[in-house]
Amino acid sequence: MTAEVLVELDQESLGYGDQVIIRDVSLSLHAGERVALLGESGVGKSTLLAALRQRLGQQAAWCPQHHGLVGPLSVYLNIYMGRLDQHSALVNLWNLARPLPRAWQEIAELCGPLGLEGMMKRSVSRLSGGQRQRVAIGRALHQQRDIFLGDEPVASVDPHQALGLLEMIDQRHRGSIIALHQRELALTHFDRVWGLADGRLVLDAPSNRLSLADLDALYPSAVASLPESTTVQAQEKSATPEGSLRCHRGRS
Ligand SMILES: Nc1ncnc2c1ncn2[C@@H]1O[C@H](COP(=O)(O)OP(=O)(O)OP(=O)(O)O)[C@@H](O)[C@H]1O
Repeated sequence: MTAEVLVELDQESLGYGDQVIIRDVSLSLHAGERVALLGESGVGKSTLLAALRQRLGQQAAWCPQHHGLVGPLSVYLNIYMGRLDQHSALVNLWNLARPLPRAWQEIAELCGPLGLEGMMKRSVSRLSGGQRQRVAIGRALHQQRDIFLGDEPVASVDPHQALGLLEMIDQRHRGSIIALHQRELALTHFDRVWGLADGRLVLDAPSNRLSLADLDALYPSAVASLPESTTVQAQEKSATPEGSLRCHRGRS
């Protein structure tokens, strides 16, 4: 039986006003699927996530690239903001002055595994980059939505922490789409990779059918600036007779 489709695009062009950034994109996220979204800076990852977020509405938890935290406010209040729309204005105002016991307890339970225990009263402006990133993830988890959309949510943490955070995200969502630049992580942790290049979705394949060389093809400028002998492509070129890059497309 095919898994339920959580969100899909069918030959759509995405952009801003008259400016098309990604052309004719068709894709679908299935229940239980974790998708890594890769591509060079400026290729359109945030644009695609914004379109999916619009499509999903209240079903999507959202962790933006620049966190969108309020520096002078505490870790507790920043995470609480994930569910601001679920309370009345009066309750939210009261919570600014005196934390609601139930919300405090729920957020404390999130802060433990996020590595933020003991920091709930600290203002976000006094946190490190990695700690801020974990607060932003905490706020998205606190939303308690079906599907997690993240724009480089693990860019500022070490690889071990990144894995722990991704596992927390997996446990709490039916599907996820996460933009990132860590190619190894895309292959080891995710079920599927979507790759953008030249204004198109050029890669849509299960991660277990891909190699680092396939992902290198999404970063032509980076590969071009390296000495040939140091690239994965170069190493694979010498190992494969055809020496060509493979670019997969389509569900399998
Ligand atoms: N609000 C906007 N209005 C017009 N153009 C935009 C807007 N936001 C982004 N763009 C343009 O769209 C293109 C894709 O940007 P986008 O932020 O989606 O790329 P990205 O892959 O997420 O980049 P990065 O990895 O650097 O975050 C860029 O050329 C950018 O200048």
